[in-house]
Amino acid sequence: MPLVSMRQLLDHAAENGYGLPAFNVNNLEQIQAIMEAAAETNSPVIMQGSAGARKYAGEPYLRHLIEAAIETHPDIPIVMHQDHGASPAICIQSMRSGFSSVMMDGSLQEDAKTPASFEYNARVSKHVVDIAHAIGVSVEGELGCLGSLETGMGEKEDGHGAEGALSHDQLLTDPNEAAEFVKATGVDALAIAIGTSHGAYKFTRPPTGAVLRIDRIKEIHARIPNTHLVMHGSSSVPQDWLKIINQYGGTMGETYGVPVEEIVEGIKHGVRKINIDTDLRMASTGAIRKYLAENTKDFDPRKYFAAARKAMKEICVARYTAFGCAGQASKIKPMSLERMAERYKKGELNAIVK
Ligand SMILES: O=C(COP(=O)(O)O)[C@@H](O)[C@H](O)[C@H](O)COP(=O)(O)O
Repeated sequence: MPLVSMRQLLDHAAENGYGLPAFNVNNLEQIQAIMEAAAETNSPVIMQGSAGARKYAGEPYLRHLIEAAIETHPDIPIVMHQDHGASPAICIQSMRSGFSSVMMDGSLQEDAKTPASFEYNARVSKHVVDIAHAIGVSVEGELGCLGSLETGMGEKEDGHGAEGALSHDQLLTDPNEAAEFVKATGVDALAIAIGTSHGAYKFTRPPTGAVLRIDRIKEIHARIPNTHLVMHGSSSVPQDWLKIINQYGGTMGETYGVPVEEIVEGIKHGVRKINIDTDLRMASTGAIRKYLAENTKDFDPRKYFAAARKAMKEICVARYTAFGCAGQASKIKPMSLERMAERYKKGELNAIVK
Protein backbone atom coordinates (compact mmCIF):
# COMPACT_ATOMS: atom_id res chain seq x y z
CA MET A 1 0.00 0.00 0.00
CA PRO A 2 1.52 3.35 -0.94
CA LEU A 3 2.07 6.42 1.14
CA VAL A 4 -1.27 8.11 1.82
CA SER A 5 -2.33 11.60 2.78
CA MET A 6 -3.11 12.34 6.40
CA ARG A 7 -6.46 13.81 5.39
CA GLN A 8 -7.54 10.45 4.00
CA LEU A 9 -6.72 8.63 7.25
CA LEU A 10 -8.24 11.29 9.50
CA ASP A 11 -11.45 11.37 7.42
CA HIS A 12 -11.67 7.58 7.78
CA ALA A 13 -11.09 7.91 11.53
CA ALA A 14 -13.85 10.54 11.80
CA GLU A 15 -16.31 8.41 9.80
CA ASN A 16 -15.60 5.42 12.00
CA GLY A 17 -15.20 7.14 15.38
CA TYR A 18 -11.58 6.47 16.25
CA GLY A 19 -8.31 8.38 16.72
CA LEU A 20 -4.81 7.82 15.39
CA PRO A 21 -1.64 8.05 17.44
CA ALA A 22 1.03 10.00 15.54
CA PHE A 23 4.34 8.66 16.77
CA ASN A 24 7.51 10.73 16.46
CA VAL A 25 10.37 8.84 14.81
CA ASN A 26 14.11 9.35 14.96
CA ASN A 27 15.66 5.95 14.31
CA LEU A 28 15.25 2.43 12.96
CA GLU A 29 14.08 0.76 16.16
CA GLN A 30 11.25 3.25 16.74
CA ILE A 31 10.01 2.75 13.19
CA GLN A 32 10.19 -1.04 13.51
CA ALA A 33 8.36 -0.93 16.86
CA ILE A 34 5.53 1.18 15.40
CA MET A 35 5.24 -1.02 12.31
CA GLU A 36 5.32 -4.32 14.22
CA ALA A 37 2.56 -3.01 16.48
CA ALA A 38 0.54 -1.75 13.50
CA ALA A 39 0.92 -5.09 11.68
CA GLU A 40 -0.10 -7.04 14.77
CA THR A 41 -3.19 -4.88 15.38
CA ASN A 42 -4.07 -4.09 11.72
CA SER A 43 -3.78 -0.34 12.38
CA PRO A 44 -3.15 2.56 9.99
CA VAL A 45 0.01 4.54 10.75
CA ILE A 46 1.11 8.16 11.07
CA MET A 47 4.85 8.62 11.57
CA GLN A 48 6.16 12.12 12.06
CA GLY A 49 9.57 13.74 11.94
CA SER A 50 10.09 16.73 14.24
CA ALA A 51 12.64 19.52 13.80
CA GLY A 52 14.68 17.72 16.46
CA ALA A 53 14.49 14.44 14.53
CA ARG A 54 15.49 16.15 11.31
CA LYS A 55 18.47 17.66 13.12
CA TYR A 56 19.41 14.34 14.77
CA ALA A 57 18.93 11.87 11.92
CA GLY A 58 18.85 14.13 8.87
CA GLU A 59 15.79 14.31 6.65
CA PRO A 60 17.06 11.77 4.04
CA TYR A 61 17.63 9.09 6.69
CA LEU A 62 14.17 9.65 8.18
CA ARG A 63 12.53 9.52 4.77
CA HIS A 64 14.33 6.36 3.67
CA LEU A 65 13.55 4.61 6.97
CA ILE A 66 9.85 5.41 6.52
CA GLU A 67 10.06 4.28 2.90
CA ALA A 68 11.53 1.01 4.17
CA ALA A 69 8.47 0.64 6.40
CA ILE A 70 6.19 1.20 3.39
CA GLU A 71 8.08 -1.44 1.40
CA THR A 72 8.08 -3.94 4.27
CA HIS A 73 4.38 -3.51 5.08
CA PRO A 74 2.55 -3.09 1.76
CA ASP A 75 -0.80 -3.78 3.43
CA ILE A 76 -0.68 -0.88 5.93
CA PRO A 77 -1.54 2.71 4.94
CA ILE A 78 1.24 5.03 6.14
CA VAL A 79 1.40 8.81 6.43
CA MET A 80 4.80 10.52 6.45
CA HIS A 81 4.13 13.74 8.34
CA GLN A 82 6.44 16.65 9.04
CA ASP A 83 5.89 17.83 12.62
CA HIS A 84 6.18 21.55 13.60
CA GLY A 85 7.37 23.36 10.48
CA ALA A 86 8.49 26.78 11.68
CA SER A 87 8.14 28.42 8.24
CA PRO A 88 6.54 27.84 4.84
CA ALA A 89 10.04 27.16 3.45
CA ILE A 90 10.48 24.16 5.78
CA CYS A 91 7.09 22.76 4.77
CA ILE A 92 7.77 23.24 1.07
CA GLN A 93 11.10 21.46 1.43
CA SER A 94 9.37 18.52 3.13
CA MET A 95 6.75 18.31 0.38
CA ARG A 96 9.49 18.35 -2.23
CA SER A 97 11.20 15.46 -0.53
CA GLY A 98 8.03 13.36 -0.43
CA PHE A 99 6.21 13.94 2.86
CA SER A 100 2.45 13.36 2.40
CA SER A 101 1.50 15.76 5.19
CA VAL A 102 3.04 18.82 6.83
CA MET A 103 2.43 20.89 9.93
CA MET A 104 2.76 24.63 9.50
CA ASP A 105 3.12 25.82 13.07
CA GLY A 106 2.38 29.51 12.74
CA SER A 107 1.36 29.81 16.40
CA LEU A 108 4.99 30.81 16.91
CA GLN A 109 7.13 33.08 14.82
CA GLU A 110 9.89 31.65 12.63
CA ASP A 111 12.25 31.46 15.64
CA ALA A 112 9.90 28.74 17.03
CA LYS A 113 9.86 30.60 20.37
CA THR A 114 7.93 33.86 20.13
CA PRO A 115 4.12 33.67 20.09
CA ALA A 116 2.85 34.96 16.73
CA SER A 117 -0.20 37.10 15.96
CA PHE A 118 -3.38 35.54 14.58
CA GLU A 119 -2.82 37.44 11.31
CA TYR A 120 0.71 36.07 10.87
CA ASN A 121 -0.45 32.54 11.69
CA ALA A 122 -3.39 32.68 9.25
CA ARG A 123 -1.22 34.16 6.49
CA VAL A 124 1.61 31.58 6.61
CA SER A 125 -0.80 28.67 7.14
CA LYS A 126 -2.94 29.67 4.14
CA HIS A 127 0.20 30.02 2.02
CA VAL A 128 1.22 26.43 2.86
CA VAL A 129 -2.35 25.12 2.33
CA ASP A 130 -2.49 26.60 -1.18
CA ILE A 131 0.71 24.86 -2.21
CA ALA A 132 0.09 21.57 -0.37
CA HIS A 133 -3.47 21.02 -1.53
CA ALA A 134 -2.45 21.61 -5.14
CA ILE A 135 -0.39 18.41 -4.87
CA GLY A 136 -2.71 16.48 -2.53
CA VAL A 137 -0.62 16.93 0.61
CA SER A 138 -2.46 17.60 3.87
CA VAL A 139 -1.78 20.46 6.27
CA GLU A 140 -2.03 20.68 10.04
CA GLY A 141 -2.09 24.14 11.63
CA GLU A 142 -1.84 25.19 15.27
CA LEU A 143 -3.78 27.81 17.16
CA GLY A 144 -2.93 28.71 20.75
CA CYS A 145 0.39 28.03 22.47
CA LEU A 146 1.11 24.75 24.19
CA GLY A 147 1.99 25.16 27.85
CA SER A 148 0.91 24.43 31.37
CA LEU A 149 -2.40 25.68 32.77
CA GLU A 150 -0.97 24.62 36.16
CA THR A 151 2.00 27.02 36.06
CA GLY A 152 1.07 29.41 33.24
CA MET A 153 4.43 28.78 31.60
CA GLY A 154 5.23 28.00 27.96
CA GLU A 155 6.91 24.71 27.22
CA LYS A 156 10.20 25.40 25.53
CA GLU A 157 11.98 22.09 25.08
CA ASP A 158 14.79 21.22 22.71
CA GLY A 159 14.64 24.68 21.15
CA HIS A 160 10.95 24.53 20.21
CA GLY A 161 8.06 26.14 22.07
CA ALA A 162 7.09 29.43 23.67
CA GLU A 163 9.41 30.73 26.35
CA GLY A 164 8.34 32.23 29.69
CA ALA A 165 4.92 33.09 31.09
CA LEU A 166 1.86 33.04 28.83
CA SER A 167 -1.62 34.41 29.44
CA HIS A 168 -4.53 32.06 30.02
CA ASP A 169 -5.92 33.15 26.63
CA GLN A 170 -2.72 32.14 24.86
CA LEU A 171 -2.70 28.75 26.60
CA LEU A 172 -6.26 27.88 25.61
CA THR A 173 -7.54 27.83 22.03
CA ASP A 174 -10.61 30.00 21.60
CA PRO A 175 -13.48 28.32 19.66
CA ASN A 176 -14.41 31.55 17.81
CA GLU A 177 -10.82 32.09 16.74
CA ALA A 178 -10.57 28.45 15.69
CA ALA A 179 -13.60 28.93 13.43
CA GLU A 180 -12.13 32.13 11.99
CA PHE A 181 -8.74 30.46 11.47
CA VAL A 182 -10.17 27.45 9.64
CA LYS A 183 -12.32 29.70 7.45
CA ALA A 184 -9.27 31.79 6.55
CA THR A 185 -6.85 28.91 5.92
CA GLY A 186 -8.67 25.67 5.04
CA VAL A 187 -6.27 23.52 7.09
CA ASP A 188 -7.17 19.82 7.26
CA ALA A 189 -6.30 19.43 10.92
CA LEU A 190 -5.87 21.84 13.81
CA ALA A 191 -3.62 21.42 16.84
CA ILE A 192 -5.27 23.03 19.83
CA ALA A 193 -4.01 24.22 23.21
CA ILE A 194 -5.95 22.69 26.12
CA GLY A 195 -3.26 22.37 28.80
CA THR A 196 -1.05 19.67 27.29
CA SER A 197 2.65 20.28 26.71
CA HIS A 198 5.51 18.42 25.07
CA GLY A 199 7.94 16.36 27.12
CA ALA A 200 7.69 14.36 30.34
CA TYR A 201 6.92 17.20 32.77
CA LYS A 202 3.31 18.04 32.00
CA PHE A 203 1.52 17.88 35.35
CA THR A 204 2.77 17.77 38.93
CA ARG A 205 -0.18 15.55 39.94
CA PRO A 206 -2.76 13.50 38.01
CA PRO A 207 -4.55 16.18 35.98
CA THR A 208 -8.05 17.41 36.77
CA GLY A 209 -10.43 19.14 34.35
CA ALA A 210 -9.09 22.53 35.52
CA VAL A 211 -5.64 21.95 33.99
CA LEU A 212 -6.56 19.54 31.17
CA ARG A 213 -9.49 21.19 29.42
CA ILE A 214 -11.12 18.31 27.53
CA ASP A 215 -14.38 20.31 27.66
CA ARG A 216 -12.79 22.87 25.31
CA ILE A 217 -12.43 20.15 22.62
CA LYS A 218 -16.20 19.78 22.44
CA GLU A 219 -16.73 23.54 22.01
CA ILE A 220 -14.13 23.78 19.23
CA HIS A 221 -15.38 20.67 17.42
CA ALA A 222 -18.93 22.08 17.37
CA ARG A 223 -17.65 25.08 15.34
CA ILE A 224 -15.38 23.21 12.88
CA PRO A 225 -16.90 19.73 12.61
CA ASN A 226 -14.87 18.41 9.64
CA THR A 227 -11.48 19.87 10.62
CA HIS A 228 -9.70 17.17 12.54
CA LEU A 229 -8.49 18.16 16.00
CA VAL A 230 -4.95 17.28 17.07
CA MET A 231 -3.72 16.81 20.62
CA HIS A 232 -0.01 17.58 20.87
CA GLY A 233 1.95 16.73 24.00
CA SER A 234 -0.28 13.75 24.63
CA SER A 235 2.04 11.16 26.08
CA SER A 236 0.64 9.51 29.16
CA VAL A 237 4.03 9.36 30.94
CA PRO A 238 3.78 5.69 31.99
CA GLN A 239 4.37 5.41 35.73
CA ASP A 240 5.71 1.84 35.40
CA TRP A 241 8.48 3.01 33.06
CA LEU A 242 9.22 6.01 35.27
CA LYS A 243 9.76 3.59 38.14
CA ILE A 244 12.03 1.32 36.07
CA ILE A 245 14.11 4.28 34.81
CA ASN A 246 14.70 5.42 38.40
CA GLN A 247 15.22 1.89 39.72
CA TYR A 248 18.09 1.45 37.26
CA GLY A 249 19.98 4.68 37.89
CA GLY A 250 17.72 7.37 36.43
CA THR A 251 16.78 10.50 38.36
CA MET A 252 13.51 11.57 36.76
CA GLY A 253 11.24 13.58 39.07
CA GLU A 254 7.62 12.87 39.94
CA THR A 255 5.46 13.74 36.95
CA TYR A 256 2.18 12.85 35.24
CA GLY A 257 0.96 12.81 31.65
CA VAL A 258 -2.34 12.86 29.79
CA PRO A 259 -4.40 9.86 30.93
CA VAL A 260 -5.39 7.53 28.07
CA GLU A 261 -9.05 7.69 29.19
CA GLU A 262 -9.02 11.50 28.75
CA ILE A 263 -7.68 11.08 25.22
CA VAL A 264 -10.44 8.55 24.51
CA GLU A 265 -12.95 11.17 25.73
CA GLY A 266 -11.36 13.68 23.34
CA ILE A 267 -11.70 11.18 20.47
CA LYS A 268 -15.45 11.05 21.10
CA HIS A 269 -15.54 14.82 20.42
CA GLY A 270 -13.39 15.30 17.31
CA VAL A 271 -9.78 14.52 18.26
CA ARG A 272 -8.36 12.38 15.45
CA LYS A 273 -4.58 12.71 15.78
CA ILE A 274 -2.74 12.25 19.06
CA ASN A 275 0.97 13.13 19.16
CA ILE A 276 3.14 10.75 21.17
CA ASP A 277 6.89 10.92 21.55
CA THR A 278 7.79 10.94 25.27
CA ASP A 279 6.11 7.59 26.02
CA LEU A 280 8.35 5.81 23.50
CA ARG A 281 11.41 7.69 24.77
CA MET A 282 10.65 6.57 28.34
CA ALA A 283 9.97 2.94 27.39
CA SER A 284 13.14 2.82 25.36
CA THR A 285 15.30 4.42 28.07
CA GLY A 286 13.83 2.22 30.81
CA ALA A 287 14.32 -0.96 28.80
CA ILE A 288 17.93 -0.10 27.91
CA ARG A 289 18.82 0.88 31.50
CA LYS A 290 17.31 -2.38 32.79
CA TYR A 291 18.94 -4.54 30.11
CA LEU A 292 22.40 -3.08 30.66
CA ALA A 293 22.11 -3.30 34.46
CA GLU A 294 21.09 -6.96 34.25
CA ASN A 295 23.54 -7.96 31.50
CA THR A 296 26.75 -6.25 32.49
CA LYS A 297 28.95 -8.39 30.24
CA ASP A 298 27.01 -7.67 27.04
CA PHE A 299 28.42 -5.18 24.58
CA ASP A 300 26.30 -5.86 21.48
CA PRO A 301 24.00 -2.85 20.91
CA ARG A 302 21.53 -5.08 19.03
CA LYS A 303 20.66 -6.75 22.33
CA TYR A 304 19.65 -3.59 24.19
CA PHE A 305 18.12 -1.99 21.10
CA ALA A 306 15.97 -5.11 20.74
CA ALA A 307 14.83 -4.70 24.35
CA ALA A 308 13.99 -1.04 23.62
CA ARG A 309 12.10 -2.01 20.45
CA LYS A 310 10.01 -4.55 22.34
CA ALA A 311 9.15 -2.02 25.07
CA MET A 312 8.16 0.64 22.51
CA LYS A 313 6.08 -1.88 20.56
CA GLU A 314 4.05 -2.70 23.68
CA ILE A 315 3.18 0.99 24.14
CA CYS A 316 2.20 1.29 20.46
CA VAL A 317 -0.06 -1.79 20.65
CA ALA A 318 -1.73 -0.35 23.77
CA ARG A 319 -2.37 3.05 22.11
CA TYR A 320 -3.62 1.55 18.80
CA THR A 321 -6.02 -0.58 20.78
CA ALA A 322 -7.23 2.15 23.19
CA PHE A 323 -7.77 4.74 20.44
CA GLY A 324 -9.83 2.31 18.33
CA CYS A 325 -7.45 2.03 15.34
CA ALA A 326 -6.97 -1.69 15.71
CA GLY A 327 -8.65 -3.54 12.85
CA GLN A 328 -8.99 -0.43 10.62
CA ALA A 329 -5.96 -0.64 8.28
CA SER A 330 -7.40 -3.29 5.96
CA LYS A 331 -10.65 -1.32 5.58
CA ILE A 332 -8.86 1.64 3.97
CA LYS A 333 -8.59 1.84 0.20
CA PRO A 334 -5.58 4.06 -0.48
CA MET A 335 -6.06 7.17 -2.58
CA SER A 336 -3.17 8.69 -4.49
CA LEU A 337 -2.05 12.22 -3.69
CA GLU A 338 -3.08 13.15 -7.27
CA ARG A 339 -6.63 12.02 -6.51
CA MET A 340 -6.58 14.01 -3.26
CA ALA A 341 -5.46 17.10 -5.22
CA GLU A 342 -8.47 16.68 -7.55
CA ARG A 343 -10.77 16.39 -4.55
CA TYR A 344 -9.41 19.62 -3.05
CA LYS A 345 -9.82 21.34 -6.42
CA LYS A 346 -13.44 20.25 -6.74
CA GLY A 347 -14.16 21.56 -3.23
CA GLU A 348 -15.06 18.08 -1.92
CA LEU A 349 -12.85 18.62 1.14
CA ASN A 350 -13.79 22.19 1.99
CA ALA A 351 -14.00 23.06 5.66
CA ILE A 352 -17.39 23.41 7.32
CA VAL A 353 -17.45 26.36 9.71
CA LYS A 354 -20.43 27.03 12.00
O1 LIG B 1 3.55 16.50 20.67
C1 LIG B 1 4.62 15.93 20.52
C2 LIG B 1 5.06 14.92 21.49
O2 LIG B 1 4.30 14.94 22.70
P1 LIG B 1 4.82 14.18 23.99
O3 LIG B 1 6.07 14.86 24.45
O4 LIG B 1 5.05 12.78 23.61
O5 LIG B 1 3.72 14.30 24.99
C3 LIG B 1 5.48 16.22 19.30
O6 LIG B 1 4.71 16.98 18.41
C4 LIG B 1 6.76 17.05 19.53
O7 LIG B 1 6.97 17.85 18.43
C5 LIG B 1 7.99 16.26 19.61
O8 LIG B 1 7.98 15.44 20.73
C6 LIG B 1 9.22 17.16 19.69
O9 LIG B 1 10.29 16.39 19.44
P2 LIG B 1 11.76 16.94 19.30
O10 LIG B 1 11.72 18.25 18.57
O11 LIG B 1 12.30 16.99 20.68
O12 LIG B 1 12.39 15.88 18.47
